[in-house]
Amino acid sequence: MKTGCRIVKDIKRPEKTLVDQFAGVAVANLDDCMGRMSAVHEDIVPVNKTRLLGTAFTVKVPEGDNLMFHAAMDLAKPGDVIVIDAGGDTRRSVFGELMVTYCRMKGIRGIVVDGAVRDVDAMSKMEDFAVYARGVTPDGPYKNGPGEINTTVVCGGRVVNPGDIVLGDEDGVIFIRPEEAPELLDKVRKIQENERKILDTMKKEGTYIRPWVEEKLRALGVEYTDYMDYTKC
Ligand SMILES: O=C([O-])CC(=O)C(=O)O
Ligand SMILES: [Mg+2]
Repeated sequence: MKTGCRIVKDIKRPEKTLVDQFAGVAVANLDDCMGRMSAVHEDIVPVNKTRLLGTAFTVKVPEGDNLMFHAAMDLAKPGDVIVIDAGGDTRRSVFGELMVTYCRMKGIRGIVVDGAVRDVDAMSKMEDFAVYARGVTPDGPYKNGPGEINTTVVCGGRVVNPGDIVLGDEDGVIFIRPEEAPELLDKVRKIQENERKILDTMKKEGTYIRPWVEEKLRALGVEYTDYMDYTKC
């Protein structure tokens, strides 16, 4: 295949019943199950407050060019999330209101771009279509290519394969390998349940029980002092 200029027209998508089980799961809780180091980097931020859930349909474009994204919009299917690797460049936007409106009409759930967008006023008002981006600039995209569709890409410092489950909320975005999804769901449900219990106890008893804090301090051999005279430091 022609690296840098290739289109994979269709992909294997996970069962919708599997994807749907992530609805309402917090990205932070899921990231806790994935080493606390698996969400996209902090500079990929939500343009609106819409939650995101779907399967990755990946696009790789040269900085500031959207030819392959135009081609991808026609190939993507309802339930997909378009994940664009624009090389992290924010000097030129990769899409705006027109492309977002078309994607939304096609049942695409949202777009995550490691690059910039424009027309954010319109996007910020969309309640059923999520957009995440690294930057905003009115300078628009060229349309010359090359690029790739449905190959492995990098977005926000994370590797994304076509068909990965994409979950996004106000904290950020995370990509889930479908084969790991059932185990992650078990783990994240336990975390959610545990956090609910902690919050209940906090509200009822005003306590936040964390025996590990004392244990770690002891292991560190921390020195306690009742009072310090800072004028003598
Ligand atoms: O002009 C473009 O290619 C991007 C754009 O602003 C839009 O999609 O509205
Ligand atoms: Mg526009």
